[in-house]
Amino acid sequence: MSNERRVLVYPDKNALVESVSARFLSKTADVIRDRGVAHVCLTGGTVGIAVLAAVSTSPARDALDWSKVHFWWGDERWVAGASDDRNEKQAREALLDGLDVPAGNVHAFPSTDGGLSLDEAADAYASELASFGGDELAAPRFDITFLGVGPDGHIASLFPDREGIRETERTVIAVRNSPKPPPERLSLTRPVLNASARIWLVLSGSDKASALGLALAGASYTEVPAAGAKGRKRTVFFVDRDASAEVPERLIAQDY
Ligand SMILES: O=C(O)[C@H](O)[C@@H](O)[C@H](O)[C@H](O)COP(=O)(O)O
Repeated sequence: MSNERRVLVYPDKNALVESVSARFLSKTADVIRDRGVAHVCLTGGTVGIAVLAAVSTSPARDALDWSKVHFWWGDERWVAGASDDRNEKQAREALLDGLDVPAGNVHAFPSTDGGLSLDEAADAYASELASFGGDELAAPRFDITFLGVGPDGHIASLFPDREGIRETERTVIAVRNSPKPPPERLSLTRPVLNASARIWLVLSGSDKASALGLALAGASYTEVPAAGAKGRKRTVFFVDRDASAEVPERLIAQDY
């Protein structure tokens, strides 16, 4: 199996979201069949949440044994637990609240009202990850990691030219002075994200075209963090036509 990066282009955001949600359901079922459990890492952002909403309304949804799925997040905004800005809250409303998932399988980042400082929250999430980790990585090796991509090329809360994107020791970092509000965030680091079997990046809109073009043209990941996303088995960029404007034709795959 090749682990080269692939780009799949869809006519519009809707087609992209429908395709990714269907692939998610079938791949997660495969993983559960093969391994007995699936660890999935979610992203915030409009496309990632739209994928979850599409999973929620899919007829195939109820065929999956959701008790075998663990949900994690690639990053979180450091806000109150009830804030609409929480990636967790958006994911719960779009999908998780309607599923039969044991509460212990939903591994959300702490929030500002949990009594922890930002650094303590990062440590707490690192411990949670470590309890599912092995000898070589203090975190689960996710089966599927979703990543949204910002117009600046950021993934999770790893921003261009910031220290977070270079972090290789810690699994979780506290982010301060984020260029995108809110200024304080929590994020997984590259080693954890790239330990995933599959990374599925989801991009829609012309404001992503430049970052995507640069990521695929060999930009350094410190300048364009999306360039550094690489799953162990697969790295797929699911993009709509507008986001694909600067993707070289030869890199566009016909199928997964
Ligand atoms: O934490 C955040 O502020 C967002 O989650 C952000 O990182 C998002 O994932 C990307 O900007 C892609 O967003 P869209 O999917 O809306 O394009």
